[in-house]
Amino acid sequence: MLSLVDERLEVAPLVARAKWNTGTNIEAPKRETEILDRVASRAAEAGVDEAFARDFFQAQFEASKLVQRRLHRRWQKEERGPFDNPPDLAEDVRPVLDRLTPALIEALAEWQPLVEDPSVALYLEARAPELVTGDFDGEPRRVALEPLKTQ
Ligand SMILES: C=C(O[C@@H]1C=C(C(=O)O)C=C[C@H]1O)C(=O)O
Repeated sequence: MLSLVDERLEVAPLVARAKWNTGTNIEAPKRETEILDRVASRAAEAGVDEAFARDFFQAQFEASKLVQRRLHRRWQKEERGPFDNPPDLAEDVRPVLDRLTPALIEALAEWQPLVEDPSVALYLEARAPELVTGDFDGEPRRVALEPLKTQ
């Protein structure tokens, strides 16, 4: 699970580059709704609670947008021009995220019974800093992992 979350988070800088070059909005609510619709039906098939799956994916979107916003802010300050050879959002980047979706749902099916277990929060505290990207003071990581434990 943590490696998959990390893989997904590592795509965010590529999204940021693609959008920087084309001036595309970081927010893509239609795209998020499409993903969540697919997630809901796949979650049902995999025996994952739909609300849990939606919360988890919404958190992945928020974490990705945090990274994108922080990078765009940095590049604005630097008055950065466009990148050479940027990835194409539709052709190169979104397909990578789409390939991760079913794998993440499988991981959620395994994780679901553990969410209430207090030792899971301890496990996340110990392992997440090693396994999940810690850019920007670890805030994207915290946001991405929040739904995987109870408060
Ligand atoms: C990654 C993108 O940016 C945002 C984050 C998304 C995600 O993490 O899947 C989806 C839509 C956008 O709000 C994107 O536009 O594809």
